[in-house]
Amino acid sequence: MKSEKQKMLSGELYLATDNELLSERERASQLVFEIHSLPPGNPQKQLLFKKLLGTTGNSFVIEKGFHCDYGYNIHLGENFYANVNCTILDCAEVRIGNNVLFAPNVGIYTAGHPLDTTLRVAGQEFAYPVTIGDNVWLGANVLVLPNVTIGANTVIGAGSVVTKNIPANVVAVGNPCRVVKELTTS
Ligand SMILES: CC(=O)SCCNC(=O)CCNC(=O)[C@H](O)C(C)(C)COP(=O)(O)OP(=O)(O)OC[C@H]1O[C@@H](n2cnc3c(N)ncnc32)[C@H](O)[C@@H]1OP(=O)(O)O
Repeated sequence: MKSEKQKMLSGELYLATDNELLSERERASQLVFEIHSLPPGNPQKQLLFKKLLGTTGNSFVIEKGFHCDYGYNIHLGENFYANVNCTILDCAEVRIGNNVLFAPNVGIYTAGHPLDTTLRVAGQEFAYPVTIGDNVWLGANVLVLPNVTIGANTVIGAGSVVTKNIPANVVAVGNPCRVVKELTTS
């Protein structure tokens, strides 16, 4: 029989109140607390992020106010920058390419609850992955919902809610987020 964690990672309905998942979220919460307790510029912060996250590049900056559920499902490329108050609910994998910029208050949400009231009230959840390509810039307050891929070099305008895949080399804006411009790569 599959554990709740195995179900979570394979996109099936699962119970987040499971003991294994509870203790993994507690571990992440503890590490995030330690990170937030350190003064700006303290090199220990990068070490704690490396312990928390699944993969990081050699060079990355994550400003204050970062939150995640598990940490180990987050995979960062090189030169990642996240401005303040970045929230990543990483119940499924979040893969972020190289040279990606997040403006303040970006939210990446892999998690959801069923629309069926009985299942939702019973505590069932699901999670689908999010993938963000190389050189992507997410503007302030962008929200990315479960099962979304954003292609390389794309810019998502401030305040957008990304509900579906967005191709490479475009500007896309709005709620729901739609392509408004093609970009020619320099
Ligand atoms: C690490 C950090 O990033 S910190 C910096 C934080 N800064 C931000 O978050 C700023 C993010 N920037 C934006 O949202 C910008 O508007 C950009 C990058 C999307 C502008 O892209 P451009 O291609 O230059 O857009 P342009 O200004 O030509 O607008 C194209 C159309 O989209 C609309 N539009 C632009 N941005 C948005 C937006 N965020 N939401 C809704 N509509 C928008 C414009 O009104 C315009 O509409 P129109 O054709 O009907 O007049």
